[in-house]
Amino acid sequence: MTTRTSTDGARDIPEATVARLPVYLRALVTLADQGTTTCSSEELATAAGVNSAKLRKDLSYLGSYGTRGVGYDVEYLRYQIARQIGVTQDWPVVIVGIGNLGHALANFSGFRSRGFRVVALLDADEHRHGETVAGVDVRPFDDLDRMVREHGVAIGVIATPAAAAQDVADRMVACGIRSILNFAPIVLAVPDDVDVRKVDLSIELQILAYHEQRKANGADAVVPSVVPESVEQGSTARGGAA
Ligand SMILES: NC(=O)c1ccc[n+]([C@@H]2O[C@H](COP(=O)([O-])OP(=O)(O)OC[C@H]3O[C@@H](n4cnc5c(N)ncnc54)[C@H](O)[C@@H]3O)[C@@H](O)[C@H]2O)c1
Repeated sequence: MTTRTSTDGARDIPEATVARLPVYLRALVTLADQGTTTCSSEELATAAGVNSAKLRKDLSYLGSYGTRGVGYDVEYLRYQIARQIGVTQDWPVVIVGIGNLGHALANFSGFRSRGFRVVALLDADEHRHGETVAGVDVRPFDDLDRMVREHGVAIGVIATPAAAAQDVADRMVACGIRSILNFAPIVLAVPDDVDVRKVDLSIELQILAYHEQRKANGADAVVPSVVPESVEQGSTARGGAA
């Protein structure tokens, strides 16, 4: 069954489309920064790295069909998507675990420009307390409840070692946080009404390694062994230069 999301009575949007909306938004921001005011679905699809039929279908869920012969109004579509995702409003974020990754996340300026404001940095290690990262003080983890209440924190980011992550998630849930971005390599158990997104760069690398391996095996299959001319022919054919 396809999971669908609905906002303010708008047409239900499939989760796969929801996952692509931030990609379209990023492409539109880039186009706007370049001074582009209107774009065709093909231009936007190329900028977003998807096929244009899929993009048109996705945008139709937002009631956005573009104008025939003109295309999409970049600023308006950007606003429509941002509103749909919810990034026209301010989202206070807490990061727990201010080690290597926590520092990098706290310093990432892209959060703020997309509406995510880091309001608290928490760590269990007292040696880290008192440090200021990107203008925010590192505080004891025990301050979580107070920070969540004071700032109306909506999203919690976990950047602790795996062994601590479940406890951190439990404490976040107990404080009322319903959306968690988890960088620790562990599957978190949370109540049904809590959304967890997991980011794991090593899994992405393993997927690339799989494709790299297939490409290497494919090349072995296409390129006949040892005869130099055959290697050249194989390269030409695969390059599609004919
Ligand atoms: N998802 C990814 O792509 C990715 C990439 C790099 C690292 N990681 C993961 O991110 C996590 C952090 O990595 P790192 O290199 O920053 O580690 P790190 O050791 O530099 O930092 C971890 C921090 O968490 C704090 N901490 C430990 N237990 C805590 C608790 N119960 N409450 C609050 N703070 C606590 C530590 O004091 C430390 O400051 C690890 O789980 C690592 O595997 C994920």
